[in-house]
Amino acid sequence: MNKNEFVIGTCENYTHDGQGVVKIDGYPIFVKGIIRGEKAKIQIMKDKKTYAYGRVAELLEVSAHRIKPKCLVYGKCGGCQLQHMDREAQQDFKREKVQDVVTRIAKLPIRVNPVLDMEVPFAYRNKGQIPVDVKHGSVKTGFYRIHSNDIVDIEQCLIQSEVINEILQVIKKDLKVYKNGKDLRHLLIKHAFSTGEAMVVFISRNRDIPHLDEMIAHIQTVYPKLKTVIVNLNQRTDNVILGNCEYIVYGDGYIVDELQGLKFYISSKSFYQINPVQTVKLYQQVLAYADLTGQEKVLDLYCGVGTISLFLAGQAKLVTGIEIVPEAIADALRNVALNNIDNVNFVCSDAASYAKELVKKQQQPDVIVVDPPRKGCDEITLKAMIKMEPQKIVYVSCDPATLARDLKVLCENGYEVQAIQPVDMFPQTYHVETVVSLVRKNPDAYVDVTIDMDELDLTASETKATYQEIKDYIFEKYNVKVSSLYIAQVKQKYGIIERENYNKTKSDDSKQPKCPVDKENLIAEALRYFKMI
Ligand SMILES: C[S@@+](CC[C@H](N)C(=O)[O-])C[C@H]1O[C@@H](n2cnc3c(N)ncnc32)[C@H](O)[C@@H]1O
Repeated sequence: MNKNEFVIGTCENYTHDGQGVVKIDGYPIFVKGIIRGEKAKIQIMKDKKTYAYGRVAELLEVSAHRIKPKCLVYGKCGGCQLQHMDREAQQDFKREKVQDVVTRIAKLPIRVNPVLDMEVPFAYRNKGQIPVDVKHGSVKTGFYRIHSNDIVDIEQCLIQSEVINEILQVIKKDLKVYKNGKDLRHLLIKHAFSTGEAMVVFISRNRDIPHLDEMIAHIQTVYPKLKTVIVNLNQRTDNVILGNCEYIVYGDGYIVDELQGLKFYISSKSFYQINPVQTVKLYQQVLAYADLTGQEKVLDLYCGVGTISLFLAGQAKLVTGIEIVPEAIADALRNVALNNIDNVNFVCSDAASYAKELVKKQQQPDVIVVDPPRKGCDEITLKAMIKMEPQKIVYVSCDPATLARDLKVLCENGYEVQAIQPVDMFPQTYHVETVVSLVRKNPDAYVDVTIDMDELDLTASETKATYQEIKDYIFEKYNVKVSSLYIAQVKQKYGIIERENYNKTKSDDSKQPKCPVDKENLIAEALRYFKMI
């Protein structure tokens, strides 16, 4: 297949980032914006030998699930990927995405539940992290164009709260009037839906932002519930958005939100779920799967500002929340006091170190809830969880691939998955949140693996992923297939001893294909991810 060539094909399926897969004689072409069953004339944009990227030149058969995207910059801005699909097609895509990894990576013969949908799937984001570019009197605020650092200048984002859009427009206007935004990198705006309170963080290379007081006053006239304004100093040269140093220039540095009668302090750096309407459904599912009687000791690993811990507290004997970010733990501690709860502890610690310590002290929670970041639980945390033998584990995840990887480990070590519930926390995008209920099997029903304490102190060379796991990881993340031979070559390059048959050519003069540099980089990244190098 050649660049710019046109082919006609039908979309058979989707990649995990929502692109359609069209196969021509078994050769996959990844195409954005096409729906399963649709036939199209496709222009090849990039040919990669074993697969290609294409674009729809003309739709020849249109799906009944196709709708007109609401957003004017859909397709240019990288934020949403599924606005051309109706709700049913979006939910099918998300359920199948979770089902695929559950079957293929975790190898579990269980059917994933239908996705818990959102009734009004727009204006749901309570947090906007908006890049700013002020140059020669022009002010651009918006989102990065796909695969680039160019800002798509937009007036409003339809998945973002209207309050955030409104505040953003006021700031943008003032930046033009005062010509004062040259040092600004990002604006972070948080909006607590239930109380209406808003926080604005100016992320700047320079602490002094001229006319800041006038700008704050202007925002307040338009939005009186502006509660706090912070200047975050970020002089880093990488892509990390928030710097370490912050100056509260107005208010107390936090806002308060309420979920199901519980109040939560939120500061600029703390993690707080971005879709409060769906968060309530998510947490209710966690509660249902934890199935508490009031007698249980619960461990909530990766607890953020303690939201899940406080939800569980009413039905548990004792909840201990563990979180690595000190600001989030400070918020969590204030949240305990704010809600008059006396059966919750919070500890600022790495989840792995804390769990390992509990194993050493032979402490056994009855239920463990985990809600890790995208990379999932590390192996030390998983092994410590298994060693603690809780009766139930509730796993909350925003990345189905790492979730499936971790479920496989848990299910090979005494746990059984009872139910898998996806929740649509991110409508219009390819992301999906998932809650899984696991119970400890009867010890007679499985072969127990003995894990010594020494094993918890894993070194890099002891953690190993199989060839298939490496292939799956790269395919999940980049839609790229790599061969075992290429993986073997890269492992050898990094000094990981390799099996004979992959290392040696079959005869001296036979030629083996050499792993190309782009695939080598992906494999090396996967090896790093699995802590093999
Ligand atoms: C997906 S959030 C979940 C937070 C919370 N459960 C909620 O629903 O709001 C993951 C949290 O894990 C924290 N975290 C990341 N790495 C960690 C680690 N190694 N140990 C403990 N917490 C960690 C992050 O700071 C973040 O607050």
